[in-house]
Amino acid sequence: MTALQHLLSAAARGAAKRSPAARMMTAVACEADTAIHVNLAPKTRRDGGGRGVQWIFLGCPGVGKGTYASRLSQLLGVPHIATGDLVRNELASSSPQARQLADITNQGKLVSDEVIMTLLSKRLQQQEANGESGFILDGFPRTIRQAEIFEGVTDVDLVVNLKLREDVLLEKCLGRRICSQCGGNFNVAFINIRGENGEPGMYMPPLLPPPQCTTKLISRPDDTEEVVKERLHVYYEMSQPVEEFYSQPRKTVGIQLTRRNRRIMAKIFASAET
Ligand SMILES: Nc1ncnc2c1ncn2[C@@H]1O[C@H](COP(=O)(O)OP(=O)(O)O)[C@@H](O)[C@H]1O
Repeated sequence: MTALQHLLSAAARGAAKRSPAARMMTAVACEADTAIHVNLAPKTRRDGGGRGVQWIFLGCPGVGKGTYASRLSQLLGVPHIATGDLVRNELASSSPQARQLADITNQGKLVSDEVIMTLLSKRLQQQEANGESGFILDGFPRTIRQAEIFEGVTDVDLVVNLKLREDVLLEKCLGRRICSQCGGNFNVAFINIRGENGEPGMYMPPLLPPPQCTTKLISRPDDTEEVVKERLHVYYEMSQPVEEFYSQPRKTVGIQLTRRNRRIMAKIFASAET
C-alpha cells in the first residue's frame, strides 16, 4: 500500500468513527502573569461528532509551534503530532533511509512529500489503533502538495498561523535546548526588545530547564545559524504558499507574537469557537 493510500484509509476510518456526543471542556491556560479561563466547546459542536479537534499549526522555524501545540494537546486531550519529531525518530532508527534523511535535515532542506506522508500515515494508524482521535499537527503541511493531499482526506477545523520577527526567530532557534535524558524542550534565549517607530516591543523570557536537566542539555544539529537561515529561506519559498492555501475558505487565525503566552491560548480558543 502506498503512503497516500495509508493516509487516505487512516483518515477515512477516523471520519467514520465520529460520534454525535458534544463535549464541553473548561481549559485553564496559565500565563506568565495572567490566568485565562476559557470555556471551550470544541469543533464537535460544528459537525455533531465526538471526535477530538483537528487543528494545524503553521509558522516559521522557531516561532513556537511546538510550545503552543503541546500545551493545547494536553488541555484538549488530543495527540500532538510534530512531523519534525517523526523525522528525528526515523533518524534515530536503523532504517535504511536514516542517513539520507540526516543529510537533508542537516542542510535545512525539506524531506520528500512521500517520506513525510509515509511517516504521518504510520503515526495516524498507530493512534487509531490506540483508540485516539483528533490531532494538533505541528510542521505539516509544509508544501502545497502535502496540503492538497491532506485537504482531500481530512476535515481540518482550525489553522493557527504564528508569526514572529525574523531576527527573533533566528535567536530563538539558536537558543533551543533539549534535555538528552527526559527529552524536554527549553529555550535559553532572552528576547527583550524596546518598541520603537510604531513597532511593538517584545518580551520573551527564557524557558529554563529544571535543575536535574541543566547538565544534560543539547542543541539540535540543524539549529546552527547557517542552517536556520537556510530553513527560513526554505520556509518562505515552499511553506509560505501553504498559508495562502488555507487563508480563504478555511478557518485560519493569524497571530503576531510579541510576548510569550499572553492571551495567545485564549485567542486560539476564541477562533475555534466562532
Ligand atoms: N512536513 C514536512 N515536510 C518536509 N520536511 C519536513 C516536514 N516536517 C519536518 N520536516 C523535516 O524535519 C526537519 C525538522 O522539522 P521541525 O522540527 O518541524 O523544524 P522547525 O524547527 O524548522 O519547524 C525540517 O527541517 C525538515 O527537514
